[in-house]
Amino acid sequence: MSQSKDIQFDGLYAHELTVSRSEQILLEDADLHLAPSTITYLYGENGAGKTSLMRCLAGLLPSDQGSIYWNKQPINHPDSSYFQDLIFLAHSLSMKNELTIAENLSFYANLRLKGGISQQSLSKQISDVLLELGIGGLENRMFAELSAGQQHKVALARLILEPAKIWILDEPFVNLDQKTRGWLAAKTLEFKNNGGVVLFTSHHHIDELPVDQKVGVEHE
Ligand SMILES: Nc1ncnc2c1ncn2[C@@H]1O[C@H](COP(=O)(O)OP(=O)(O)OP(=O)(O)O)[C@@H](O)[C@H]1O
Repeated sequence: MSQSKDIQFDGLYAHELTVSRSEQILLEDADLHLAPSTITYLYGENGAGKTSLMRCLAGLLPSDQGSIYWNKQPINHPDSSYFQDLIFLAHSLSMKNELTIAENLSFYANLRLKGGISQQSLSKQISDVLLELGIGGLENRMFAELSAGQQHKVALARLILEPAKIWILDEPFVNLDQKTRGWLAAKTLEFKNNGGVVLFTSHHHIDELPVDQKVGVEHE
């Protein structure tokens, strides 16, 4: 990642990004700007490279070339708050099967809040958000024992429990019932209206969620 030049863009800015997998170039010299208070919809066919781009923006996959800036600073700069500000919800959900729902959510919340909340308050917040999501009372169930949709809801609870400034969401609407789709769309809009940056993928149009920008990743 190159050192900071005169970057003018707030939010997330990727400059001349080249991303490849298995020697296949998915994205070449691409510029992408995700401004504060915007929702960006990332679209493309299966295998086009959406997840790869998101993983790259989340710092999990190295780019071949290019630079990524968060509020004008390279994301891997020691002073950057990027990884503290980012929630990346991967398609895989990144939850431990052998932990309960409450344990999984507490683990992530404690990482980000760094002890800034009492465990009692956190437990209450977890119960409240699970209730909101229609899975109230399942706090002590093992993650592995839930349905696909219920597991997905647990991952979404992170968006409420953890303060963040940017959400990168890989297919966040998949497996959700209509009520929860509406809930997620409303929370996403609220986050955007509070200055948040949102990037999400979906294979289906989400009627409930107006977007500010559409970005396509396409096969050659
Ligand atoms: N772990 C991996 N190792 C090697 N190649 C990979 C890996 N993951 C994905 N790829 C390849 O990278 C390309 C892009 O995959 P990616 O998952 O980014 O696409 P996508 O647009 O998210 O697809 P989908 O809509 O099916 O989720 C594909 O050709 C895929 O085979």
